[in-house]
Amino acid sequence: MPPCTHRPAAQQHKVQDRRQIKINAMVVPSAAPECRAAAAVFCRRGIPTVDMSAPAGRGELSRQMVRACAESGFFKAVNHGVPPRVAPRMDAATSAFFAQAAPEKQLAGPPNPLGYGNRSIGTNGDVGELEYLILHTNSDAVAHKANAIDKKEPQRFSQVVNDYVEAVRQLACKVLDLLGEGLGLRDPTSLSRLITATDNDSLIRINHYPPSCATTAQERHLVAPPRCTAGGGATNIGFGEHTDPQILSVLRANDVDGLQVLLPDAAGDDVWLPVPPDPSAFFINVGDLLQALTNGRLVSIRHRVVASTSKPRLSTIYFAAPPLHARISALPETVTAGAPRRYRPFTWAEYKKTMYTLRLSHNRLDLFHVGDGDAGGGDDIEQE
Ligand SMILES: C=C1C[C@]23C[C@@]1(O)CC[C@H]2[C@@]12CC[C@H](O)[C@@](C)(C(=O)O1)[C@H]2[C@@H]3C(=O)O
Ligand SMILES: O=C(O)CCC(=O)C(=O)O
Ligand SMILES: [Fe+2]
Repeated sequence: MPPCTHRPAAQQHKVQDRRQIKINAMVVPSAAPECRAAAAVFCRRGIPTVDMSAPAGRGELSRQMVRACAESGFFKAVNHGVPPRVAPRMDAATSAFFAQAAPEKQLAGPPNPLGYGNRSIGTNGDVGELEYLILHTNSDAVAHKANAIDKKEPQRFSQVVNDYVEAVRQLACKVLDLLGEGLGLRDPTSLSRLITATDNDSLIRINHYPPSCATTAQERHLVAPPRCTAGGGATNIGFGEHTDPQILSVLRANDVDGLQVLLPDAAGDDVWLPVPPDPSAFFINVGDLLQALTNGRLVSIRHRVVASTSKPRLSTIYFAAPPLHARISALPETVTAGAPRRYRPFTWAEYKKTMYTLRLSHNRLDLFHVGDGDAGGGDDIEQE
């Protein structure tokens, strides 16, 4: 029986230390005995899956969630409670936007950093095989941008987006409260309160990936369409590897594959693990801020999207963020003699400013690591 691929938090890899990365579509570990015991949900298909309806009770649910976020920084949430019509309505509204001609879509751009963008990601030279919309989740900001996105029915578009944001915000809060309980926080709601503050800085991003040009050209015996580079490009990166900077990301996509997460295999080598698509589920990513708030106990997950060869991929990601002035500092319960404070306190505004100067793949949280001898006691979450 192969060993469990999930390892204790203390042994977590640092991406910059990784020895070898294998792209491994076969990383489907069968359940090892140690995996069956505490959380049978782990190791079954390689992707931690959490049933949010809590069949084994809330205590077990919060333990499973902490375990998934400490060992992988990632899990698939099923029976999540998001009303069934919310996501299909969002997909229909955003697909209609992407179906328009380029000049129409460009009215909602350029991404500065919000708005419509095509191929270029950020301002530091990253590119991917996608087009996208990034919106602030504030309803005034959505209403303003909706005028350029849906010129016929901007109010309807706003309503669909607001409904979606409200549903995924509730899911994110449920996850953060359960994590707060599982981590034994004195105030288990302190994490969710960061993202429900009226001036929270959360974003919604919709990514639209065309089918991979190289393979479709070969398959259909067509000449390469204009987007394809000479030679077709072997990797076809849709969205390059990165961690999400915010607290938590809630991702949903259509039935097209492409998402991959970087996790260690049985030998401890980091491998890109393909995440099988499931439009009925939400995928939860731990972001950099949650790693900092929990003093590294929960880990922000490195992920990427490889362009699919089949149909267009449509994904919608809610990035739950605190207000700009929120002070991010390790929660006192996560700082102990054995786990001294890892990151110096910073504001989200400071982190964001740094992040926009860096490439997508940068390990930006490392820049906030305390030097030897700097580590102090934990601080409460504060807003300046
Ligand atoms: C290259 C960049 C794009 C990004 C800002 C950054 O400078 C580094 C972080 C990137 C990222 C990744 C997660 C989200 O998709 C995003 C909206 C975010 O908050 O951080 C993007 C940024 C972006 O595309 O503007
Ligand atoms: O489009 C996806 O499925 C994931 C994209 C992503 O990771 C991001 O936008 O931060
Ligand atoms: Fe991401």
